Amino acid sequence: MKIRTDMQRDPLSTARTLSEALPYLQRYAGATVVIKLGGHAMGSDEGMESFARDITLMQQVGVNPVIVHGGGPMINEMLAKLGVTSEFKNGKRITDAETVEVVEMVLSGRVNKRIVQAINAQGGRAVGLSGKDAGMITCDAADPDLQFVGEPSEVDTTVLHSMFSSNIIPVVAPLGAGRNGETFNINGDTAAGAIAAALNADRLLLLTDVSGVKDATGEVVTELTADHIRRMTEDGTIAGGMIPKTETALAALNGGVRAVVILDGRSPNACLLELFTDYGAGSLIRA
Ligand SMILES: Nc1ncnc2c1ncn2[C@@H]1O[C@H](COP(=O)(O)OP(=O)(O)O)[C@@H](O)[C@H]1O
Ligand SMILES: CC(=O)N[C@@H](CCC(=O)OP(=O)(O)O)C(=O)O
Repeated sequence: MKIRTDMQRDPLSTARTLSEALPYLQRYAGATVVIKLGGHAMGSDEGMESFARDITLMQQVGVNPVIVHGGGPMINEMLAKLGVTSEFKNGKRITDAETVEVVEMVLSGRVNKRIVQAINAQGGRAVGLSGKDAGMITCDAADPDLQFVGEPSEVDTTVLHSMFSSNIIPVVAPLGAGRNGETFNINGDTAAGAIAAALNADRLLLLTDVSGVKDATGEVVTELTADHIRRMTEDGTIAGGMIPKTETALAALNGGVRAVVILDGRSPNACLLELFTDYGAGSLIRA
């Protein structure tokens, strides 16, 4: 695991190891951390159990974690079973009326409840909802080519705040309501970024299946600026599913999030190490 060389990172990370951090965990009480768990990062049951344990511990020391999940591979699986084909444009699924029904069924159903159950099994109290619940996310159509893909235009965090005060961990499926009663499919990263910005979160962690944003030689770039991201996107180094992540990171920082990290959600204790120690892995993006 790489050690970041800039030790001026931020007061959220001060210790060198998790055991060194233990006596000081209460200093993180009240911090808000939005964690996006990508479909590719939630493969194995052991990985899910370890993720759920980390989130539960985080909540027990007073952090307010919000989980926003993806589930692209699980949607693909269900669409294939149903014989429906689907295509992507710049990392976002072209979602017609038939597809959005499957997306909602898979994300709000199987995927959301698997995470809720895993957290509850670790002693946490998780409640699953989607961006449609309590009017949390209102969307406009993102791009006419993408059909029922939404871009969050308003995020109402009232329900999240009442969950924090009841020690409940919100687990949010990335769907939103349109102004005319439509259901919109939102890219999981986009939804997480919009929620993080609306909460003025201290951290947005985007958990995926690669160790961070890689340069043209395949090395992870440990610190990225908006300029790096723009250049790497223009020359095609940042492609596919990494595009919504880096776009989200920049939008979230503009929206008031203190820092965004893109990291491998499958590596043990990824979230705890990132938050509580100087040994964060992955790509850190700061304003
Ligand atoms: N520059 C890059 N660095 C790292 N991964 C990249 C890059 N460009 C494209 N990718 C791809 O983006 C993928 C992550 O996006 P995605 O598959 O949508 O993840 P998730 O399901 O976790 O949201 C990586 O597995 C990788 O194939
Ligand atoms: C608009 C759009 O692309 N929505 C995504 C929602 C799920 C998601 O984001 O899943 P991952 O995080 O696992 O990629 C989709 O339909 O696949």
